[in-house]
Amino acid sequence: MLEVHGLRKTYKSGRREVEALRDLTFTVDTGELVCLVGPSGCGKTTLLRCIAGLLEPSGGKISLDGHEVSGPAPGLAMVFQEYGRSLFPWMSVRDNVELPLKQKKLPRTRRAELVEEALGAVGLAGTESAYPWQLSGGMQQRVAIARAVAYEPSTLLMDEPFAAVDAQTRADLEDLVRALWRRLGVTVLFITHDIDEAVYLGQRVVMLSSSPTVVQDEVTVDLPADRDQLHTRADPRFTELRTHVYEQIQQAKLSQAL
Ligand SMILES: Nc1ncnc2c1ncn2[C@@H]1O[C@H](COP(=O)(O)OP(=O)(O)OP(=O)(O)O)[C@@H](O)[C@H]1O
Repeated sequence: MLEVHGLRKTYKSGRREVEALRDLTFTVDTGELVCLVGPSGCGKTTLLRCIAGLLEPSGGKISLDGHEVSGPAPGLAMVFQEYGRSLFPWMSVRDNVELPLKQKKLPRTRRAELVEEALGAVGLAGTESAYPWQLSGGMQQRVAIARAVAYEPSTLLMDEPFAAVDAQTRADLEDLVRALWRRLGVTVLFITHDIDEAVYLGQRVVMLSSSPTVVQDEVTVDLPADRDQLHTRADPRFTELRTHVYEQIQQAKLSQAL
């Protein structure tokens, strides 16, 4: 379970201060898939960096599985938007996926098993010896997802992971994330700009206000758990939910403009 309570972050450089996060409180239950949406610049990356233990908050508390986060947390894996920068081009697909497992000091045979399983799960069996630059953008993002999954995290943070791929690939990757999430029972916090994507993927959508950021609203996505691109997106309830989220985001932008 991920708990974010009263989180604040103010950046200070010299005399200049930027209050990025004012007061964020939300939870993601164990095994839940929550999507977070908010206007550009509202502090999504700041929030993720705080959760990942890469940035020190100015106040508030973050706990992961009952332990307060005060540095990189062991049960956490991340998938970033820029797969081109998160994979090492001089390493094969196998070595890229295996690297965090070496850092975890797992024995060689277990590492090989996990790499094979994870690549199989993302539909990339047989690409072990290829280099990232020999693969399409969508395939590279699958490698990044395989690397996160092989690590066997309790919590997966995804920071706009599909923003840089084409629409068809994006739809396939969205279905992959839901399938993996259902199979592995992992807790997922998925950050996106895309309202349709948030409603399609999430069990819950948390909406952020613009900076200085608070939780504007949240909504439970009461769509059936079995989702598919064609029927779910054509469901009148999907349209209602996306309209609600859209209106909240518009309101957040308006209050920023005032
Ligand atoms: N290192 C920093 N020093 C000072 N201000 C910063 C720093 N990093 C971010 N900010 C400010 O904090 C606020 C939130 O930035 P952040 O990058 O977290 O937003 P974001 O929601 O991820 O943006 P986007 O959606 O455009 O990627 C912005 O006003 C930004 O200018």
